Amino acid sequence: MNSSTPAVHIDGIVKRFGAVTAVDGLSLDIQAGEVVAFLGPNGAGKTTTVDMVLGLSRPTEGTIEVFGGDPRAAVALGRVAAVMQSGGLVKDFTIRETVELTASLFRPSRPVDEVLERAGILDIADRLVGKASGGQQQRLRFALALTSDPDLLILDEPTTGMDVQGRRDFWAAIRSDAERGRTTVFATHYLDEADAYADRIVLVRHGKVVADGTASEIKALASGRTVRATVEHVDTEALRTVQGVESIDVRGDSVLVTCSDSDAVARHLLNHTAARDLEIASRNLEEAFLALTADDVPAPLTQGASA
Ligand SMILES: Nc1ncnc2c1ncn2[C@@H]1O[C@H](COP(=O)(O)OP(=O)(O)OP(=O)(O)O)[C@@H](O)[C@H]1O
Repeated sequence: MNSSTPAVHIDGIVKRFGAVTAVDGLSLDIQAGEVVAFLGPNGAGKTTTVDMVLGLSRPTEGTIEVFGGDPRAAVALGRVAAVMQSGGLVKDFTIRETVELTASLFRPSRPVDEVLERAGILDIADRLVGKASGGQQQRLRFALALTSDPDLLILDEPTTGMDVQGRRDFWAAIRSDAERGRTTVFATHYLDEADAYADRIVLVRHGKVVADGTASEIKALASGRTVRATVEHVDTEALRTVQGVESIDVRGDSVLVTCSDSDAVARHLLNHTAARDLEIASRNLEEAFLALTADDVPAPLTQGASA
């Protein structure tokens, strides 16, 4: 591998399970040191893709390379590790014994205490796994993934069950390792985590990449604003004729308008109705996510930010 070889190279992969096409022509290159969030609605094909990157299954069509070779070879060399959502822990072992056992599988491995410290569980290392809380068990899975000092870390919903401090510590550890060149790919349903900690967001829908870029590029793709106001008995027919109005949602005496021209909507509301308390907001990542992954989304919206 030379310095230009991507950590992960995915070219036109398709994965079918009988009549179900879980991944449908997905292509993606991830460079060494990138922290990439993999987002998409339930059933989009994220786990199926991650399984193929980990060499747990093979694509029906297309190519996947990890560090320029077969994913299984990279896994066998300890260059790839994963933190999955559940399973894999023995309740009757202590936290330290669990990490020691995993470390014994790798030569060389990182010192056990260093890994426990990194995952924030050194102080509870002698506790039985069965007595550890859900968040502490999730930290233990993180510690296990660090023992081989992998070049590529794959995380599926890594912070599920962690408290606010746990999530902060976790992401601080991920970021500082990324600065030293570790590539990290994580699937999450916490959009704020993707927004705050990923260099790049890959949005997947129906087994395809529908948007790929920084958080701000993804938000810009789903351009549009919302105008909210307090107004009694608003004439929605008149409002609908205002330039750029996409949707109108009336709840009691509050109206929410999604539109591409918020100035025109604000002007209409202020000049032609008794609207007050006007608020204009850009879409946040959650709204962009919903707009870009909705089933009726028009094709042009899903092309843009591809890197
Ligand atoms: N072994 C399998 N046999 C049949 N269908 C499968 C199998 N594995 C996955 N699928 C289907 O493939 C599609 C993609 O599933 P996948 O688990 O990859 O989605 P996901 O994006 O990870 O979803 P989630 O956010 O819910 O975890 C789904 O429709 C799922 O039902």
